[in-house]
Amino acid sequence: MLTVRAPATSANLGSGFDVFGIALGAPADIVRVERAPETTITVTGTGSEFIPEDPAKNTVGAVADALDAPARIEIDKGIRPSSGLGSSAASAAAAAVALNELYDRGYSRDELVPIAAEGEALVSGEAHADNVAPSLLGGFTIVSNTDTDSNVTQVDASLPLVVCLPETTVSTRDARDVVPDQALLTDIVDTVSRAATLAVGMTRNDPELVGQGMTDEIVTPERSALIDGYGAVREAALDAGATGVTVSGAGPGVLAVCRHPDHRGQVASAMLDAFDAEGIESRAYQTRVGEGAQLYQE
Ligand SMILES: Nc1ncnc2c1ncn2[C@@H]1O[C@H](COP(=O)(O)OP(=O)(O)OP(=O)(O)O)[C@@H](O)[C@H]1O
Ligand SMILES: N[C@@H](CCO)C(=O)O
Repeated sequence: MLTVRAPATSANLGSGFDVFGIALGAPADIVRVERAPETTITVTGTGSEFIPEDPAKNTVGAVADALDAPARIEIDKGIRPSSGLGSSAASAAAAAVALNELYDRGYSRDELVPIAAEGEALVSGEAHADNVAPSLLGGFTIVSNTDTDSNVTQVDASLPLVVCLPETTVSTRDARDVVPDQALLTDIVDTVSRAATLAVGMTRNDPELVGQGMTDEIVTPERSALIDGYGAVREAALDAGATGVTVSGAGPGVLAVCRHPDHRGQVASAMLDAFDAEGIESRAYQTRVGEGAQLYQE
């Protein structure tokens, strides 16, 4: 069987709603494929009870359709769904790499981005690519859409991170409903300056610049209101030495950038304690900006 490991991702990074994304070192989904006359899917692992095995409802089914690549597909979930870590996107990215190889379709990783995004259209109603792009390509990605096309710019980046996941879920569909249709020009100007600062910070592996660029006054205030304890967790992470904190993707995961890998332990403890003080159980991943999907032959 062909096996692909595709990483979790964190989209938006505050100032880059639907544009920025990073691959995480952990957790990840594992997808195994072999040729079959028609597509069948089995799902095991974390949150698998909430994930449909019907190919018409699973992101990997949409990818198999898009590649015209029917297969027996096994998904081993390491990424909890609806947690803000691009769970549905990681499965789609892994399937895109695996099926492209299995059927020798010859697409480049860049060309697989819109194909994997078909899975996101299935579950969230829009083919936003800001999770599938970093899961396929690794590092930091910038997705820009025109009326007819979608472009991805990728840079490798190296930054220590903590992601804290409360034991609650937020569906991307619901979290998109609270995003305002319009914004004040002053808030847009502020967001552009922060997004530019963040992008430069990524090219320099500078956690101070990235942290400065991780806020916005348009989307995150609305999204964070859906996450019990968010304000306290953000303050606790900043007090413990994080340079920036924001909602990971659609939430409820919370992402913190750290100055140094050695600071991750104290930042993770502070975030866990802050959720705990609100009566919310959570778990933390001490990780980093990571690599894209990796293919293995078994
Ligand atoms: N292969 C898959 N992996 C995970 N979720 C899937 C998959 N296929 C379909 N789904 C469905 O997608 C939904 C989860 O997608 P959703 O976008 O809400 O969360 P997510 O993928 O964790 O991303 P986000 O980072 O936006 O939270 C669930 O309803 C789940 O049943
Ligand atoms: N950009 C998307 C990503 C979802 O993980 C959103 O925030 O709705």
